[in-house]
Amino acid sequence: MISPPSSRFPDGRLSSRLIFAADFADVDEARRATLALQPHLGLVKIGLELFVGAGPSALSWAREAGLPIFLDLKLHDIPATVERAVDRAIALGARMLTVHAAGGKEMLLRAVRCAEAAGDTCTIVAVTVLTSLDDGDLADLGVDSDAGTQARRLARLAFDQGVRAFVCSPEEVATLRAELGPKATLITPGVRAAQAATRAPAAGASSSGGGGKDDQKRIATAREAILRGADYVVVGRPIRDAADPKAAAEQIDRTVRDALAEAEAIRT
Ligand SMILES: O=c1ccn([C@@H]2O[C@H](COP(=O)(O)O)[C@@H](O)[C@H]2O)c(=O)[nH]1
Repeated sequence: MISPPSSRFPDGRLSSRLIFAADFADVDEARRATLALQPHLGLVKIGLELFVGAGPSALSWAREAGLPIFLDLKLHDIPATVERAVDRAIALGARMLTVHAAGGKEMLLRAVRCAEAAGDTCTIVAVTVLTSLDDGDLADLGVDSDAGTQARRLARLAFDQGVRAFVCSPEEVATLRAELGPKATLITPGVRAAQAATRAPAAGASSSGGGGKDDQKRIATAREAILRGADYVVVGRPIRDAADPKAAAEQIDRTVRDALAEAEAIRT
């Protein structure tokens, strides 16, 4: 078992630092696929597709299986609405819950306070800059900074409101670690096999089972993410769409464990 990186993470110990993104349309499919991978997973991430399709029952199977739930709803609304939604998500059993850092100071503060008032069983996770965006996309949105600078700015804003867990791309993990210190928990989607960086997705391709980037723009391998300072990696399609999902999960879990040991050896 591996100790979680942050004292704020509610579980005492975790079996893995791999978070599987259970992006399925159907609860039964999500349950079947995820439970087959369970020995290799730390948490299951339930996101918009499953939650919008199935509502609260999207979480019940994972709760019953004792698999900690990362509820990735990326809340972004006025502070009162987000606060009330956080309260409902905690009641459903979310152990980690995402909000957009761009929702601003008061929204972030009220999300954190709500989680504390509910007994600190759920960690609020601030999403900085989506891994599907690059500097050009940010310019289109009127953001005058590169993705790394913007991610650091948003992470600092959230940290100052009491948030201690962050989603960022593997590209800015080192920057955020330097900015926020060892107490921050850094979670990185955008994880792909080494060849993905150079392989353009086929037209209309929707799966990275073949090792492509899909719609992700700021990516790295699981090993790179961990060596740069990530605490968790989030992986969806490279496992879900692999010819052998169990083997894919096992391999990524092993890579993460080896990289954590390598990082520890470098530190000591
Ligand atoms: O910036 C972000 C925030 C969240 N995600 C989520 O992570 C997974 C990644 O799935 P892959 O199939 O491995 O690309 C997905 O559920 C996203 O909603 C993200 O990718 N980037």
